[in-house]
Amino acid sequence: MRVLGIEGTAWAASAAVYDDAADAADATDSIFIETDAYQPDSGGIHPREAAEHMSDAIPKVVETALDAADGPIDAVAFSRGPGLGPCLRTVGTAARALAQTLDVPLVGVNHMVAHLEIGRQQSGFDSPVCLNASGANAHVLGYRNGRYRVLGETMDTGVGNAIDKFTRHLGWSHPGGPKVEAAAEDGEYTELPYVVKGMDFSFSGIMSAAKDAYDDGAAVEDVCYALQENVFAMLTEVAERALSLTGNDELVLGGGVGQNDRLREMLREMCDQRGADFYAPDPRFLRDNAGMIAVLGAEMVRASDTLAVEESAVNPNFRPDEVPVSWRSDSESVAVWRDEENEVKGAEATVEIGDERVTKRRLPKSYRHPELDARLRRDRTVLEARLTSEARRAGVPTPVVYDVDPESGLLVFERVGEADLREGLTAERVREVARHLAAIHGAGFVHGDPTTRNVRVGPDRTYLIDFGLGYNTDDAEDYAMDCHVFGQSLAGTADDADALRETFEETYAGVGDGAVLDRLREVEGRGRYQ
Ligand SMILES: C[C@@H](O)[C@H](NC(=O)OP(=O)(O)OC[C@H]1O[C@@H](n2cnc3c(N)ncnc32)[C@H](O)[C@@H]1O)C(=O)O
Ligand SMILES: Nc1ncnc2c1ncn2[C@@H]1O[C@H](COP(=O)(O)OP(=O)(O)OP(=O)(O)O)[C@@H](O)[C@H]1O
Ligand SMILES: [Fe+2]
Repeated sequence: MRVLGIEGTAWAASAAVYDDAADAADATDSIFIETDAYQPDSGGIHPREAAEHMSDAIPKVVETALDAADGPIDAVAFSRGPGLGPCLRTVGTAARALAQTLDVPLVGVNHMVAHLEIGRQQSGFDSPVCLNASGANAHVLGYRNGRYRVLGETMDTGVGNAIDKFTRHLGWSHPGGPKVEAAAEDGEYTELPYVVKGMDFSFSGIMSAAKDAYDDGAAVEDVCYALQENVFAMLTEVAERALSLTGNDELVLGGGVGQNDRLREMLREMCDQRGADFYAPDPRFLRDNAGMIAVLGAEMVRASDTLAVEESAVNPNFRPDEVPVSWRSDSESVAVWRDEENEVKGAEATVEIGDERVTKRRLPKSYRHPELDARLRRDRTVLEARLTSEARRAGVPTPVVYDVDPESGLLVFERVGEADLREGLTAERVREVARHLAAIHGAGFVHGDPTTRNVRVGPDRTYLIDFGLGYNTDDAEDYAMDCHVFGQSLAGTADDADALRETFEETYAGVGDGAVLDRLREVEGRGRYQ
């Protein structure tokens, strides 16, 4: 089968021809891609100008791709969203017209799913955790029960857009990512904020701190260096959290920011350190390109997942978890179960499980800058000891803390429960978690990472553990984030996640502050693609 792919969500007017009859191993290698990039004269991407670029450039790149094809086209696949509305509509119109002229099926591809599927297919991995680091997005996903589940994502802007906004502040031309990478080569570390909430994260704090540092006279190469160190360490940390939560040991990278060497180096290092496999596609498949659209398009055609022209409207806010994944089997899953062992490699720490005590060590992470690493390990160890005890005083079962040494990142706890919640999920236990979270919120702090792995279950008690990302706060937004993180972890590990989420919210509504659930709706409904 020969599929013509068309991409035009923002800056890349791109067309590709993918022939899956070629030898499977090099079918994607040999793919023909023709791209004409839109380059704004000043500032960032202007949607209208970008759409004008699409109407000029798409017919040309399509013609070049068709000339390169050595046979008839069997289907036309196009990026249906997410992306800039004016661009998507221009490209959608071109794709429909082509499918009709060629009299072949039309396929509507989700651009973010295409970013991750290209890596999955090239890597040959089974059901990896996927990190998408692109301009307008940043999220960690895994396939489960017919959908790609968002395990964690940015709470504000996409990662590339965040970097590009910083470089606009410096007066540098678009795109800023490669320029920051080049400038960082001569830089030294300077402290900037670092914000991870469970598997979610946000960039707004770090970006304004970076602008302030520059305005206050810090050397631009130092700010670029620290920006890369913190932002990419955040992405690497959440990818590791997703591996740990799901028990998976395969990671693939997608998206334009994935072209950054330092990001790839950190991810590879993290995977090496925990014994996981890592795959990143070549840069031409990381940045926006029609090759990935054609490859996923071919999968979708094989699954008869094509579109009637009258139902092929584009969707600027098309989320990856909205896509019914027709081309993968329901039995595949990102979540892998392993038996409990005496030594557990969590995302952050190595945990040695004794008969009565567990010893948790936050060992240095070689992917992180040593200064950042030391700061995170020390602060989190102190917070974990303090909040574990504070939670108990608020009536929530937690392990007794026997010993703590912040400098070496060591904690010794009482051993509690018989299994992690993800292995013993019941509605009653989810209710317990809701009551526990409401109790600590009532006491003025958050857990910070309440996943189904950070809850231990026994015959008659449900314990919260791992308070290292917790902090004191009276902001309903922070409480809502706790609830959001727990809901996302259910999506990644539970079959009946929706029902359990409802159970959670009903219970929380009964015992906690109603304003928190209102805020949760707001957090979840917020348009994140800016
Ligand atoms: C919806 C769609 O239009 C959007 N596409 C997109 O963002 O283009 P993409 O090619 O995936 O990524 C572009 C971003 O990637 C950044 N980038 C490119 N090279 C980089 C590098 N070496 N280091 C850091 N960032 C880099 C650019 O600064 C820019 O923000 C998306 O996938 O979110
Ligand atoms: N006090 C405890 N009693 C029994 N088991 C524990 C205890 N503390 C930790 N564990 C076990 O070790 C695992 C990892 O611990 P913990 O979550 O504290 O480490 P982590 O590195 O922060 O993990 P992650 O960041 O992936 O959640 C837990 O999921 C649990 O199975
Ligand atoms: Fe993209």
